[in-house]
Formats: sequence, structure tokens, C-alpha cells
Amino acid sequence: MASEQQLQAVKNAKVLMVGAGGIGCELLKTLALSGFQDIHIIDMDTIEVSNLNRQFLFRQSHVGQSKAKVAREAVLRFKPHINITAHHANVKNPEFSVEFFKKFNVVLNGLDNLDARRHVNRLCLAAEVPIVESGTTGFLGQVTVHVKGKTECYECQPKPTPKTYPVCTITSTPSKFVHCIVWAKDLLFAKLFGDKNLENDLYVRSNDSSNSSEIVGDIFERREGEDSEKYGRRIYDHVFGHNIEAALANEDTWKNRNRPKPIYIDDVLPDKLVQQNGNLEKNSTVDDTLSVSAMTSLGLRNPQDVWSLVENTKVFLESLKLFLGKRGKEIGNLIFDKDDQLAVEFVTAAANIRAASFGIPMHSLFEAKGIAGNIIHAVATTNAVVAGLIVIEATKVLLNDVKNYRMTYCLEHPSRKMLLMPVEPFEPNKSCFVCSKTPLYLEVNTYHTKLRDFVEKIVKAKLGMNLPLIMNGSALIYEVGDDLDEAMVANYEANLEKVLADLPSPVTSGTRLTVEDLQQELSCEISIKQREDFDEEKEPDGMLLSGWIQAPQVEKDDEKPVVQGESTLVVSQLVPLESEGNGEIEIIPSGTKRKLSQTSSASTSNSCGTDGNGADKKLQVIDDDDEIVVLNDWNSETNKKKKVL
Ligand SMILES: Nc1ncnc2c1ncn2[C@@H]1O[C@H](COP(=O)(O)OP(=O)(O)OP(=O)(O)O)[C@@H](O)[C@H]1O
Ligand SMILES: [Zn+2]
Repeated sequence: MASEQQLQAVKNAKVLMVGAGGIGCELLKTLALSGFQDIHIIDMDTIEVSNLNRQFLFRQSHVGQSKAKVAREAVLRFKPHINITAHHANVKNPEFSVEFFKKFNVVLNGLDNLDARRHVNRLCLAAEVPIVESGTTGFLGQVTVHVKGKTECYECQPKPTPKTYPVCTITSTPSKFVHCIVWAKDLLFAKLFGDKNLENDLYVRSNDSSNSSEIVGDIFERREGEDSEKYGRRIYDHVFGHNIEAALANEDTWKNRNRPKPIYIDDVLPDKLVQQNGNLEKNSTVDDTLSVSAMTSLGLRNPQDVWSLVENTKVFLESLKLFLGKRGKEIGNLIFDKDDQLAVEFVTAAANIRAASFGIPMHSLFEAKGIAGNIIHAVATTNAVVAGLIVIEATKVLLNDVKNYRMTYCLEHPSRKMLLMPVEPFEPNKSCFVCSKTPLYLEVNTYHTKLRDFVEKIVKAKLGMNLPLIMNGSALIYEVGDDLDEAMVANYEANLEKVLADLPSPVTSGTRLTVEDLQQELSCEISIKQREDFDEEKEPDGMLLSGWIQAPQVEKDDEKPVVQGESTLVVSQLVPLESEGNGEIEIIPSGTKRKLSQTSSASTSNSCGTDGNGADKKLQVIDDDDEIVVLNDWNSETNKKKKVL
């Protein structure tokens, strides 16, 4: 039961909800039913059919309409007397300025991407408005509270990024199915159907074939008069037969690995492919390109079946033929899309054939699609639980009940019989460049690196700036904005093409750049250090930023993709820390174990720890034998459990 004080706080609050998707729909409903009366919603999207299974405020008839607006109307139907304002827009738009954010008592995020979350974090820091941040991935979920000066900000902790793989693992020595998927999708599919001008490592580096990439360039071209079956068979033999033979020639590679087996198509499918439903190539006037399917024409129905090598070979050939015959116009421009059935069929088949060659278990199209599209299926219940937790935390924030703030993690499997794991928030990280304004350092070859690379790879991608401005001392070297005159735009464009050392005010070793984003009201200093060489694989940007919190790469053991929707932190990174005897557990991010004693008020050394004026990091977990335990009284001195029947 909420207290009178809580009810008043809720009633008088003005809240901003960003995102009206899976979490957002649940959240808006829960806010309205909890007594909130002034709610703004921002969502840039329109409703899609695929949202309907869990975004329950939306119906079939709403497909194509604004999520924010439809969500508002749906909730007003059962709570007609509250104020809901819908903004169908990107939260990064300039209209959502720091001034706009200042109007709210708390911001509630139900977003699905890092970029927007970072942007909202910065605006909230500048506007001094607390955020309750959330994310879900299947059964996993989390709700975290961020209040300037009191808790860490959203960017104080590193965020997991999807795992990338060394090129040689993908091109030569795959050991997991996901490696075969990456090869099929990013190399083979891209080579056959994507932009031919893009560099592509689809060749095998054997000891004596230093110029093999040139030879391969010709091999992927369809020869004059070559029919699609013949072309498909030639590609098949090249990538699954000859390339593997060439790789086997590198004896050193296989000393401690299983040797792959070359696969040639005549051994698997000696006869010409005949489709069960006739040759669709002749039928190429049908316009609905996305409904074209090799599975359909081969009579393969169940996407959860694992195909045999023969079936995979047929799907490989048939999907290639269908691309050539029915989607020829797109060839050269295709980018893999998990919702493109034919693309998924091709990638599944190619990955499976490669897997067979390397002795890796094959997978169904359903599983392959999940891996290729980084899909973890959303669970409506997790969204509902998370939405409830957001409202609980928001209420505490409104009451300024700092000592009871919790970051809560929803687990997939009970840990000590608990599915919800509450943790006290950490203090601001003193080396966070966002909330603690820590200077950054960049090692770069200033004689080779263009300003464009610095802007794209560092300022935008790593620092998450939206409208950056870069200054060297008092000289402005780059700026984005609507109010620039043509001469300035031309000047900045010219600068982008110059290497750093050749800029009108040269950037060389020792230079201190100021990089700002006026919209986010964020400014940081970057000290430049000249460095000649970079490791292409480990430092693909050709630059090394430090003083910045590097995101760890995560990969689940079962080869499933990592974090869908780039949620804030994955639970697998949390380390429950047990103290001796008293049943207390502490969970801390990123695998850095700390003892409970270190988190007491005496601890000042750990940048994530408390410095004495915050609450200590103890988390009390009640020993119990119940199946599921939730904490029911967030305001009590010690959290108590409640049985879920
Ligand atoms: N920059 C942004 N500005 C406004 N809304 C955003 C922004 N980025 C993401 N969103 C919204 O956040 C919501 C996230 O919801 P959710 O994670 O359920 O994704 P979805 O797109 O609805 O579903 P799915 O991706 O699983 O098909 C989406 O409705 C999306 O439009
Ligand atoms: Zn921070």
C-alpha cells in the first residue's frame, strides 16, 4: 500500500517517458494506474505487426500509426482524466533541449539503443533531472536509478557491445556456429549480393598465395552465358571446396585444431537441382520480392528443422538462383536483413555447409536467424516486471528517498532462490568523462588520420556526440549545425578530408582539443599523443582512446547473441559477492570483486565505491526456501521478502 506522502508525490509529478515499445506500453499503463497524472511520451516509431504480441496498447488497426499517440489514446480510454502528451519524434531532436527536460521531475527510459540512452543521460545531467533507466533481454531485465551527484550516471559503467571476432577466426578457423554465421552473412552474402567495392576478406591466406584476393575477385563474377545453377555450383565448390583445400595447405594452422573437410557439390548433389514447386526463375514477373523463398520452392516447411547437408546444399543453390532470377535488381546493394526471408535462407544454408566442413553442429533456420539477427525473443512478463520496478524507483526518486534507491536485476534462473536482485546504486565514477568531466587521451597517427575519421570513429561513435564542435585552443576546426553559412560548411567539409597534422591549426602530439556538444551541454578535453603504428585487428580504428570507459565485449556461452536492444548491463557481468556467514550478497558490475568490508564507509579508493557519505553497498538477501522471492517493502530499513504463490 502506498502512503499518503507517496500518493501526493505521484499525483503532483510531471514525468517524461522515452520509448513507447515493449517496456513503454507496460510503463504507461502502470503509471496511469498508479496515480500519475501528467505524463509526456516521446517515441519516434510507428507500430509494426511484430509489436502486437507484447505491446498490448496497440491493435492490428493501429499498424503504421505513431506509437506515442496510440499509446496515449489507449490509456486515456481507461484513465480519461489524466494529462498525457504524446510526441511522435526522435528524442535527439533539438526541440528536446535541456530546457525541455528541466520541466520534469523524473525521466523514465524504455529505450532499445545505447545511442539514445546516452543522449538522454547527458540531457538529464545538464538539466539535473533524475533518470530511471531500464532494459530487458528475454528473461533478463534491469532497472537502474541515476541522480546527478548522488549515484553513478548511465555512462559511469562500461556498456557491453556485441562481440566482434578476429578476422582469421571467421575466414580460416571457425570453431563455433556463430563464426560460420558471421562468415556467411558478412563475407559471402556481402560478396555475392552487396556492394562489390567494399573490401572483403573472402579468401584464404595460404602461405604462397599473397595475391589470392585478386584471383577471387574474378571468381565471384558471373561469367557470360553461365546459367544460375552452374554459377551457384561454381561458387559452392570455390568456397566450400577449394578454399578449404587451400587453408589445409597451411599445416601450422591445423597442428592443434581439427582439420576441416572440403565439400564439393557433385559429391553432395550430383544432379541438377529440381524444385518441388517448379523452377521459379521462369516465373520472374511476380513482384512481391520479399515473399520469394527457397524453402517454399523446395517444400521445406518447418523453420525449426535442422536440414541435412543435402538440404542445405539445395537451399544454398535455390536461394542463390532466386536472388539472381527474381531479385537481380537489388544485387550490388543488398545488406543482410533478418526480416528478409531469402537472405536468411541463404545465410543459414551457407553457414551450415561451412559448419559441416569444420565439424561444427548445424542449426535450424530459426536458430540461425536468431544468431544472424542478434535476436533474443522479448518476454512480455519481463517488460511488465521491469515497468513495475520503474514506477517503484520513480516514486522513491520523487520523495528523494536516496537511501532506498535500488538498481534491480531480473534474473533468468533464481540465484539463492531470488529472481529479482536489488543492489544499492554506486556513487558517480570519478573517471567518467560524462559526469566527472575527466580528460581523455587519444593516441593517433596525426600524419595519416583524417579529421573525418576522428569525428566519425571517436567523437560520434565512442563519445556519442550528436552535434559536435571541435576546437584547437581558440580555433574552431569543426562544427555541425543548422545555422552555419555556406562558406563555413565548405570550410569544415574541406577540414574533414585533411589529416590532423595538416589542419589550419595543426593537431599534433601534445595538442589539447576541446570537443563539445551544445545540445547535450557536454564538453570534454582530449590530449593528443602521436603514435605511428596500430594493430589492425586489435585497434581497427587506427586510434586508441583512453581515460574513456572501454566497453567489454560479451558473448553468451551458448553462442546466442548478446544484448538485444543494447540494454544497460548484462546480468552475467554481475558478480554476487558473499560475505562469510551472514548471508549478505553484493553484486557489482564488470567482474571486479569487492569485499563487503571494502564497501563500507571507510572505502575511498575504489572509484565505483562509496566515499563515506553515501550508503554502504550491503545488500541484504533473506535466506529462504521459497521458489520465488521478491522484495516487497522498498521503504523499510531492511528489505523483506514476500512469497509469490
Ligand atoms: N532516439 C529515439 N527517440 C525516440 N524513441 C526511440 C528512440 N530510440 C528508440 N526509441 C523507441 O524506443 C522503443 C523501444 O521499444 P522496444 O525495445 O520494444 O523496440 P521495438 O522497436 O518496439 O521492438 P523490436 O525492436 O523488438 O521490434 C521503440 O518504440 C523505439 O521507437
Ligand atoms: Zn558518469
